[in-house]
Amino acid sequence: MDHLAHVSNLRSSQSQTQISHLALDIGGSLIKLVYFCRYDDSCRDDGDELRSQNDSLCSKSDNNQPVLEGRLHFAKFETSKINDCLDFLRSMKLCLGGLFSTVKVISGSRYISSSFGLFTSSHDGTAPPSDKIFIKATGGGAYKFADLFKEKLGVSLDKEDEMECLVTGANFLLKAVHQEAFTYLDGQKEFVQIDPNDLYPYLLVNIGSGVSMIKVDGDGKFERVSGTSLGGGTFWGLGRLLTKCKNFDELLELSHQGNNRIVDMLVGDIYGGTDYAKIGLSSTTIASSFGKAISDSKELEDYQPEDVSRSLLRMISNNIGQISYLNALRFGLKRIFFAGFFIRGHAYTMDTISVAVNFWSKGEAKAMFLRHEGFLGALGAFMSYEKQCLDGLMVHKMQQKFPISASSAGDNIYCSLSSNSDENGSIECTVYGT
Ligand SMILES: Nc1ncnc2c1ncn2[C@@H]1O[C@H](COP(=O)(O)OP(=O)(O)OP(=O)(O)O)[C@@H](O)[C@H]1O
Ligand SMILES: CC(C)(CO)[C@@H](O)C(=O)NCCC(=O)O
Repeated sequence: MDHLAHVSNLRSSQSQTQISHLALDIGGSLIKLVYFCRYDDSCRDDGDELRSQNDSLCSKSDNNQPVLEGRLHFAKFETSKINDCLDFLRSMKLCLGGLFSTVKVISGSRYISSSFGLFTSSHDGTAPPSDKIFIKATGGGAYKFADLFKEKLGVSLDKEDEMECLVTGANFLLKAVHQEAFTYLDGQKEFVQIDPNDLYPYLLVNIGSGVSMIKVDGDGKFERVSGTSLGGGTFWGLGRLLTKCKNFDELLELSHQGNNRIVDMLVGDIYGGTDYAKIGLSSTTIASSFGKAISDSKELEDYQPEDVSRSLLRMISNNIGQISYLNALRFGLKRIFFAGFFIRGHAYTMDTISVAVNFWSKGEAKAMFLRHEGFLGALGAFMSYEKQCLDGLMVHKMQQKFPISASSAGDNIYCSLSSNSDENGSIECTVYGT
């Protein structure tokens, strides 16, 4: 999985990077991590040396704010393998030295942030005891695994609301990150230019294990208007049982080669090969997902796993596309952003969702996708450090490194993908402390 690459990346580049901020989204299927690595020339094990080094790292902006320059990185783990995640976090400590000791970025006498543990409830800048180290975390696992994190790593999870984090993450990406949103239709990917001043309202559809549909009206202004339990967990769970695939990507890959018409009952199968034009259904429209499996005297082993996988993927994607459209219609929303790791940047998934939205809305509504699709919640949790206001001393801001347009000025959270962003989608940015 990706995290292995991250571990080796981190190891090979430990002399360049130092992790200073981290947030988690612990979902039903996957754990997502967002962490900020400062650019740095050297990295030493000794806490005091790190501290003085941090002093020098913590340069000042024009208006005397402490500035940390670096990149946001992303990683994910299967929730069922949470120990791998804990090992990864531990290995960061080993690689980078003293991350669990509360290395601080000091500005004058003010305590701006601690490294990795990120913040403590200490107001006076003195070294906080480890039982006061917090990591921002969201998702159900922030509750479920709180004791485990405490026991294994000695850190507390500071819980942030999952829906709020999804919305914060989406707003941040859509407003601040260049070439984040795109449409996908007929194999064509097209980036969408988002005007940050004309973003709302929109429907956010997060397809994780289950699916949440959220009407977003502004920063922190949202309502979860619908959801469905037929989501990514359904695709992966049923797919695993039906195809014996060993991992999600294998199942997805398999769907690529399959033909759903072997498994699905089409309008043409019912209407003797003709369209049902009067109600707008062509002969190739799926009349009943998996419908052929009832009429055939075939058993599961008589079907090709790739056909089953393709049919399943279409069933789930179509259904989500249709429910999303109905909710967009309900509230008069024209833009629907789809996120969550079910999508996985997979062409056929995106195409199916886009076709469903296009078909049901008669071309009125548009399905859009996000490059950092699976990390909205973790980003939202990360951004919540910003609102952490301990005596008003610990507010962090993300500052855009390369301004996208003059019109985006005036908002205080900026960031952009640098032109040479790596394949993991890391984001170059600057964290400001005020
Ligand atoms: N490597 C993988 N292992 C398992 N599932 C994966 C993988 N990659 C993509 N997926 C898909 O992504 C889904 C999980 O997406 P995501 O991480 O956004 O949700 P979650 O936070 O785990 O779920 P929820 O928000 O419902 O708790 C899985 O159900 C599966 O369909
Ligand atoms: C329960 C959550 C919010 C956990 O992330 C998600 O899996 C979900 O939205 N499930 C769908 C539940 C429903 O609305 O039917």
